[in-house]
Amino acid sequence: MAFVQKTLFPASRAAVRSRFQRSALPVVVHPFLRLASTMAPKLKDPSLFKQNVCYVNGEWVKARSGKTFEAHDPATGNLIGTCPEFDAKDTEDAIAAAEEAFEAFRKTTGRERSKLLRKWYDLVVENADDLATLITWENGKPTADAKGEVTYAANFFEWFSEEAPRIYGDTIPSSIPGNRVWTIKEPVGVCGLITPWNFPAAMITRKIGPALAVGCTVVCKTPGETPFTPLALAELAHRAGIPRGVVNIVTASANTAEVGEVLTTNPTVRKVSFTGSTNVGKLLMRQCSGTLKKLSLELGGNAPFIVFDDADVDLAVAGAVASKFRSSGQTCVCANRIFVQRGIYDEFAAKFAAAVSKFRVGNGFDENVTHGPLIHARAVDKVEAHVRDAEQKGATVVLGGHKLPELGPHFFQPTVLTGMKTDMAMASEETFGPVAGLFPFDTEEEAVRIANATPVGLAGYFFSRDLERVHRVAEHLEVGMVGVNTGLISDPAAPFGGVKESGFGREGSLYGIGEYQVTKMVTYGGMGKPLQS
Ligand SMILES: NC(=O)c1ccc[n+]([C@@H]2O[C@H](COP(=O)([O-])OP(=O)(O)OC[C@H]3O[C@@H](n4cnc5c(N)ncnc54)[C@H](O)[C@@H]3O)[C@@H](O)[C@H]2O)c1
Ligand SMILES: O=CCCC(=O)O
Repeated sequence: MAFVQKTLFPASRAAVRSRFQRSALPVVVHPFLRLASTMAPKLKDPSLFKQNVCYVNGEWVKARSGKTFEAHDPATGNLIGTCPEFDAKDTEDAIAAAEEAFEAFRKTTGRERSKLLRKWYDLVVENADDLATLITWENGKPTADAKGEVTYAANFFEWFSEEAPRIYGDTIPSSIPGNRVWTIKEPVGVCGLITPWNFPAAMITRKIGPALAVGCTVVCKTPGETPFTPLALAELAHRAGIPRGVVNIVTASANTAEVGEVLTTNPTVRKVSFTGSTNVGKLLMRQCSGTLKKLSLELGGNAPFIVFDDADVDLAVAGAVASKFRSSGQTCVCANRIFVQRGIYDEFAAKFAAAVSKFRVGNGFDENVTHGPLIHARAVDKVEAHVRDAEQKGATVVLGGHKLPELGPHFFQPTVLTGMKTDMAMASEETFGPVAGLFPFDTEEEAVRIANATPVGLAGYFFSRDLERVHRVAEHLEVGMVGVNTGLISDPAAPFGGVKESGFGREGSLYGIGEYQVTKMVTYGGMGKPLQS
């Protein structure tokens, strides 16, 4: 199937050039940007593109109301397609399907579930190009990044397919003579999963992988911005032979709160796992309290990225670029505040800005584009507000600093600011965009104190070659994940999650399994008698 797109946001190279001349500042001048493209994405297997249907009880169904919502390409603004606007009743149907399926699925062996997940993994890998196309289309990230996300997403299925047959209970020495104590790890039950748009595939597989590995069934509400990648994953689940009702994928946009309320209050749902903003996470936690569901919250971050004088500056620059600008700054673990010790501040700032100046911004489908659009206009407005706030409070815009309306309303220049101070909005709020602010600091104690001066604690990074400092600082950072001399920490084998208002629970790794289990203890009395003669 060919998808013909006409750009709604025509651009001219001259307009882009003049925009850059207005905004480029002293250290380095941005080279030329890539223009938004009218290129039409094509799928090798068009049947992966599911419109107007959700996947419930092994079937493709419409919303009972017949209502749909539109999803748009963030690069061009063009309509991608329409999806069912599920409501409370539709969601209850999906929960009922998951409940019915749970009875049989919980009794399958780990080896059987492993094979199902492995088959799904194989299909994701086989269809990686199409999944990447869908991700770029609806999320905007460049094709290379989208392919990277598909690999990352698939790896959660692979990892948890390998964990499924290795779910062990414990034997526990009792303190009461004659008693024998052991534990059984059981699936918690039907799980409600709610995921964000910034990783349309990986945030879902990171939840479904462990849920299925232990024998749970799921109802997953996709983000309104990026419903088509999850629906393609559902089609692959079907082809993999995942039993009906085990995986249910529902879509909603205007009805998001209504669907969320059902998932968090319906007593059949025994576990909710949410990835998204801290504010929504708090709301869902309140809603879950009525039925005391098991809960995992993967929420917002405000990651500190500290570069000490003893760091390898080039390595730190590469790490900061990778961490800050991944998905155009739209990941929860992106560096949000870059602290650079005064002795290397100028060198770091110059090298960092030079590296950022090499980016090519544009439509993610365009060859050579390194950074795509932001997800929507609200995101762009927030980024701009953060830059203007910093500027007004004395920061210097070294590179970028402006919207790129010539490319479309969702594009923003990769931006570097120096002279950042802690009273600026960027110090306390997650920017979630392509803006890097460099804060100078003098001592290790000061850096750690400022890094921790935030209510959230997801990821933190630092660069140092001093072994004692590495241990000291890693131990003092109030975060759930620390990157030392690297800006990339995501790995299905490693526990992902936060502390403080970044939430609780861990995804990926051995620890990700426990989030979908309950531990049942069995005490067997009268077992201490002597051998019978
Ligand atoms: N910790 C992590 O692992 C992680 C990963 C990705 C994103 N995030 C965070 O997510 C935020 C960005 O994503 P976002 O803007 O889409 O967040 P968001 O909280 O607005 O939305 C996340 C998901 O929740 C849904 N949602 C929104 N309101 C809801 C409600 N009342 N009931 C049920 N569902 C509801 C959305 O439709 C979406 O599917 C950032 O703060 C980022 O740091 C965290
Ligand atoms: O945006 C949050 C998730 C990013 C990741 O898993 O690396």
